[in-house]
Amino acid sequence: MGALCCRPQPIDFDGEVNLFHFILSRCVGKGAFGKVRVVEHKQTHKLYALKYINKSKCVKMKAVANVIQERRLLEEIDHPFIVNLRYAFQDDENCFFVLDLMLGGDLRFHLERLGALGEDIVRFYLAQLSSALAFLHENHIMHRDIKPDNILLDERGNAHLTDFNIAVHFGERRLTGVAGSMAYMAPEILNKRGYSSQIDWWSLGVCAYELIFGRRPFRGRSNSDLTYSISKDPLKWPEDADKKCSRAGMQILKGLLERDTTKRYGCKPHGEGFQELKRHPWFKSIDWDTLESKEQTPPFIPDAKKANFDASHELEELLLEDNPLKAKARKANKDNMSAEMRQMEEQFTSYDFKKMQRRSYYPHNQHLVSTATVTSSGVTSSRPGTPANDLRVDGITIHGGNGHSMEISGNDLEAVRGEKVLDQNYS
Ligand SMILES: Nc1ncnc2c1ncn2[C@@H]1O[C@H](COP(=O)(O)OP(=O)(O)OP(=O)(O)O)[C@@H](O)[C@H]1O
Repeated sequence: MGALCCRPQPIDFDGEVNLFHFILSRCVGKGAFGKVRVVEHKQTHKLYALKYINKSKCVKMKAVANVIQERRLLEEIDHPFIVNLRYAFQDDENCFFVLDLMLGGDLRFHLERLGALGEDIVRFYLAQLSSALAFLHENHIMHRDIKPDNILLDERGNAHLTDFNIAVHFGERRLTGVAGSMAYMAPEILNKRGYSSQIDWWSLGVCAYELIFGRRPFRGRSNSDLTYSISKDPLKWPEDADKKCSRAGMQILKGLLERDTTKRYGCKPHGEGFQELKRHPWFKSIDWDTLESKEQTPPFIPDAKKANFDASHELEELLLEDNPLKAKARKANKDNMSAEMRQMEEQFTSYDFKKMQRRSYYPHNQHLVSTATVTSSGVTSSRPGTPANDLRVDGITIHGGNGHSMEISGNDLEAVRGEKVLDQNYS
C-alpha cells in the first residue's frame, strides 16, 4: 500500500507546463523578487534558467503590472541576442519565467573583474546588441534599461540582452515617465520633454564607453550633478584613450552619445540607423551573416571553471531558505484573493514557446493568421489549428472588418476588444 501511495504521478507533457516538468538544479542568481536557477526539462533534457518571482513580495512592492508586462513583451519576441522566454507559468506562491540559459555571467561581473575589456571584444558585443536593439525597435519595443548588468554571456561568449522589467511598447506618442538606471539614461529622459526608442542607443553608447575605458562618460556625486553632466558636459576621453580605442571606435562612441536624437547613431527610422551602423568602418571586421547565426567564435570565452556567479546564492538557499523551491499541486481559490493576486492569477497565464507562434527574428516562424478576434488576453485566430492568444496585436497595423486600419499599441488594445480584424501583416 505504502509503495502505491508514494508512486510519483505521471507527468502530462501535453498539458499545461508547470514546475513538475523540470528538474531543479543549482542557483545562479538573485533578483529583486526571487532567484534564478538552472533547470532541465524532463522530456527534452534541455537546460534553461528558471527565474521565479514570489507573488506576495511582488504585490507588496507594487510590481504586479511590471511582471505581467515583462511576460507579455517576452512572449512576442525571439532573437539570437536576447534572453528569450521559453515557458511561463505560476503556482500558488510564485510566477515562473523559463529563459534561455546564460552560463557566461553578466558584463558587470566581467567588468568588475577585468577593469575594462578590449576594443575587439566590445565591438563584437556592440554588433550583437545593435542587432537585438534594431529587432526590438522594429517591433515597437523599447528596453529602457540597457546596462552591463543586463547583458548576459552564454557559455561561448555571445552577448544577450535581458531584464525586460521596464520595457514598453512605443508608438507615435512620446513617453515622459522617468525610467531606467540613471547613469545610463539619455538626456531626453532627464529633461522630461518626451522621449522614444532613441534612448536605447544612448544607453548602449554609455555601456560601450564604460566597457572600453572602465569608467562612465558622465558622472556626478549626486543625482542632480549626474543629470547636469548627462545633459550638458562635453564628452571627454580618458588620457590614455588612444591606447584603448581606435579613432573609428571613438567616432562610434561619440555618435551614440550624441544629444541630438536626429543625429544619434542607430536612430534613423525603419532600421536605416542600424544599416548605417553596420556600414561604419569600425564594424568592417564583422561578418554580419555569420554573427547573427552565431557561427563566429566570440573573442572572449568565459572561463567555465571560474564561477561566473556569486556562490553565496547557492549557500543561502542551502542554509537559510525555510521554504525551498519545490513543485506543488495548485490549491488557489480565486474567491479569497486580493485584487492584485487575482490579477496575477488571471494575467500571468501559462506559456509554451513550442505551442505559440511569435514575431520572430527567424523567418520560418512568421505568423500565418487570416482573421482574428481581439479578446481580453490577446487575439483569437480563426485559422484552424492556430492556438488562441498566440498573436499579440500591440504595435502592428491591423485592418478592421469595416475597412479601416489602425496602428494598435498597449493602451489602445482596450478600445478594439471584441472587434474582428484581418491581420494583413501576417496573412
Ligand atoms: N537567463 C539567465 N541565465 C543565467 N543566469 C541568469 C539568467 N537570468 C538572470 N540570471 C542571473 O540571475 C541574476 C538575477 O537576475 P534577475 O533578472 O532576476 O534579476 P535582476 O537583474 O535584479 O532583475 P530585477 O531587477 O528584475 O530583479 C542575474 O544577475 C544573473 O546573474
